[in-house]
Amino acid sequence: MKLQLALDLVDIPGAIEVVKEVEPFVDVVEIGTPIVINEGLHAVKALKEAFPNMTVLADLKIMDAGGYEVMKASAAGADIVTILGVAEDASIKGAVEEARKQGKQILVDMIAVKNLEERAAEVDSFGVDYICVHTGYDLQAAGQNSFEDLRTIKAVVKNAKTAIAGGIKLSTLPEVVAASPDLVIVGGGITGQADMKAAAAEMKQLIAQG
Ligand SMILES: O=C(CO)[C@H](O)[C@H](O)COP(=O)(O)O
Repeated sequence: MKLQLALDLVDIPGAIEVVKEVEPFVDVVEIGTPIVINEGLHAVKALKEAFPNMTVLADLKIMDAGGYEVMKASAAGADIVTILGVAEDASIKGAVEEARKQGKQILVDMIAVKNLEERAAEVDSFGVDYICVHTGYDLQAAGQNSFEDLRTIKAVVKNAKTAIAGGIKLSTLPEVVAASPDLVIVGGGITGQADMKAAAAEMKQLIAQG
């Protein structure tokens, strides 16, 4: 089980500062969608240059032109690129094909997917690397989480690794760990803490014990 740090509400220098602090405890660094919107793929390039040995995920949440956008993110240095589960099959297949050419990986974000069980099985058959259940900020605000959704996809996904994101905190991490995803994605649960290093270290330890 790996830990991914999601960086959403910072600029490029801020992102580099956070990663410097928690680097030993995280396996993947995510350049979140808000950073990509604000700064473009330069943010991915800057983080990869600053931390060449770190796995960098570009959270593009691709909806169309899968192959083209994966090509651009790969050129910027992304190791993993995200596409939405609600995208067309052709877009997801195109993303996977380009990722294979570039030696990169695809994570499918299942945010807003209604037929979760059926769609997870379908995208799994496209050869994607990760399938991620995700409660976005707007539903987190309404008190929702993806813990049950993780159990749902784990029952049907046969090839891809599974991941979970959305409002995970130290207090809720044990429940997540018990469900054994391959990748746990945490943003505010680390970046929103006064002592980010301590939060990341404790999360890493809980994950290692799980
Ligand atoms: O993709 C995202 C929002 O769309 C976030 O990166 C993801 O939800 C993780 O952040 P947090 O733990 O703060 O919810």
